[in-house]
Amino acid sequence: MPAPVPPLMPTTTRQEALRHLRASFAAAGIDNPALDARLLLLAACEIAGAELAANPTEPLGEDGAKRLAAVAARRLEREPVARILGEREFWGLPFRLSPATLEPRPDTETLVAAVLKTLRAQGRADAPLTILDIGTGTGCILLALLHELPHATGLGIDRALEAAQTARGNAERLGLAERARFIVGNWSAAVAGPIDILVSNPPYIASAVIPGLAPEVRRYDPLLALDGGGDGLDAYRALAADAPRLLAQGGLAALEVGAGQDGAVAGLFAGLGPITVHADLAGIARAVVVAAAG
Ligand SMILES: C[S@@+](CC[C@H](N)C(=O)[O-])C[C@H]1O[C@@H](n2cnc3c(N)ncnc32)[C@H](O)[C@@H]1O
Repeated sequence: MPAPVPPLMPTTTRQEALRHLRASFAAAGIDNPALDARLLLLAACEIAGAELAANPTEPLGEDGAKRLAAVAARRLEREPVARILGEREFWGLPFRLSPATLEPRPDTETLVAAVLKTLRAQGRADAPLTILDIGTGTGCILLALLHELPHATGLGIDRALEAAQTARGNAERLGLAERARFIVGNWSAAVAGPIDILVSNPPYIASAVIPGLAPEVRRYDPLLALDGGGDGLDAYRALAADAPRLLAQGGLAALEVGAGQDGAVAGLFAGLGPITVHADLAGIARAVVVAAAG
């Protein structure tokens, strides 16, 4: 049973509301109760942080109290804040979410950084590169790369139609639609190649682990975005089988991996060329980059 929504009246001040929300969220076992309370209050009252800091004793008012009660109830059902707000920041850019898309994670920025670091070391960041993003979701990886690589173009593929549509909308909002296309497909079956950079953050959670994930993930991230099969590696096997026919000479394959999967994934791609592994901010091997022999 979700924890009860805290008492919020039109006369409740912003400061009091924050205190009530923090206590309710903490009692419900929510990870960052203070941060979540603040983000939801700002959204419900349609104010910026500076206004909250300047006028903390302002009452919520009729509409603010109603809106805040509604979003607090959703958070107490363990819906993530970014899904309630409908948007999530990734690589400094705003991405709209939909029920069919994974909420982009900061760990995935490690993959983007690894690709950029490799390209810059090769002196290719200004080249007219072609990028293929398999399992594109919101399009966050492809669009972050296009944002950084001014002459690159890309194709994002997803099995879910609504994800491909969400990614296309994000490309338009970010002013990148002229260099990005999105299609529905099963891995890379619809693509002929050659392409310069293959990127993917595929579903990589072993099926049996999913029921034990946090409610925010198990209830709100789509199963298609999580489930990597019995050992979590099904998608990598499909991608490794296709990579040799897809990659141009000297191309790169860059894959996000789950904790402890780097060795197995490197093994699947070993025949393609030299491999580097990049750690995330927690020191966990997070991105496997393969440079195809050129
Ligand atoms: C872990 S999510 C990654 C989403 C996004 N790239 C990101 O990093 O936030 C994996 C994505 O792969 C997609 N997917 C799952 N199976 C697929 C398949 N057979 N072919 C193409 N995409 C697939 C899912 O719909 C989901 O969007």
